[in-house]
Amino acid sequence: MIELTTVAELRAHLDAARARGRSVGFVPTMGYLHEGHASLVRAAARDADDVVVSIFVNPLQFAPHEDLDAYPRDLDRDRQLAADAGATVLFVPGVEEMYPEPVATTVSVAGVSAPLEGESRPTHFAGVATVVAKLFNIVGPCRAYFGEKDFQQVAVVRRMAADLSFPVEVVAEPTVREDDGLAMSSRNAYLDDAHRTAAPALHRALAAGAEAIAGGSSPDEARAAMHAVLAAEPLAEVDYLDVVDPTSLESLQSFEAHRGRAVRLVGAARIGQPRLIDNIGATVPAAAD
Ligand SMILES: Nc1ncnc2c1ncn2[C@@H]1O[C@H](COP(=O)(O)OP(=O)(O)OP(=O)(O)O)[C@@H](O)[C@H]1O
Ligand SMILES: CC(C)(CO)[C@@H](O)C(=O)[O-]
Ligand code: BAL
Repeated sequence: MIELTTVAELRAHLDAARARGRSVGFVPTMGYLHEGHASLVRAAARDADDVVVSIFVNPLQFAPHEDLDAYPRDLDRDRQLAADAGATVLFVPGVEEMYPEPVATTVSVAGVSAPLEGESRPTHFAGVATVVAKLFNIVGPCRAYFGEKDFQQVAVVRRMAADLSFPVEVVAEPTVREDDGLAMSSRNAYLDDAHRTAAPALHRALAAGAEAIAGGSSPDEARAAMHAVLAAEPLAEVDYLDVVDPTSLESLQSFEAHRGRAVRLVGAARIGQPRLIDNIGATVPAAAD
């Protein structure tokens, strides 16, 4: 694995690789890598000859009150994990390299950015879309791998790549979980012991909602089932729990148009210091004859 820090070096390296007929897989990250990231790198390595992992804690996607300065970092460990999972290129640009001047151009994706995370973090997805657009332009034609743990982010990036005709195929990979169901996340490092014990309640709530849907519940009943689980966990403070259309992310009031089809249960909760997000899929039972 080689390590590059400038846009010019990465472009030159990948242009030369593609000229030799090599395909490129790309895994954008903010570092502090874990098994969830490793699963994306392994998926990319199965499909492509060269696998680029970027590590860049993007200031644009953090609101002023959020954890930009405290965001966990461990570049030595990240190098090892990325190489072991099959990365061939580690791209670690500094803020000066990515943003030599304050950006005047922002990419914002209307519609899918607005609900859920967008309500709690109104500037977040424009920051994500802007940096991902830059990274796609730097990396060039590739398949890019994202985790379903950030379900809304995948929807935003897919829509941006389609609307702006990026030569990038966006691939979503399943969420990797701890044994007790907690979705792996770099921010889990902020959990102290008591909150770490409480944290799987978010996944349990989503699972209870999915079970209710499988048993014929309405969207409101599924939401109530999720809230009941988190209400029993005093260390969890709910931000939202919802059942949404998996493409538009619109909150569902009825399952009539979704009989026999997939829906998504999504949730966010503050559990101690970190605000954790998670989601799972469910299929609405087909209408009885
Ligand atoms: N548990 C996971 N399973 C699969 N993919 C994941 C998982 N956690 C993160 N990813 C994906 O890894 C990519 C990089 O994410 P990022 O570096 O922000 O990690 P993170 O653990 O989500 O961090 P944070 O805790 O800040 O949300 C994203 O596409 C994200 O969806
Ligand atoms: C996609 C991403 C690397 C953009 O900064 C980030 O939002 C993340 O790590 O999910
Ligand atoms: N994985 C999402 C990145 C963020 O919360 O900023």
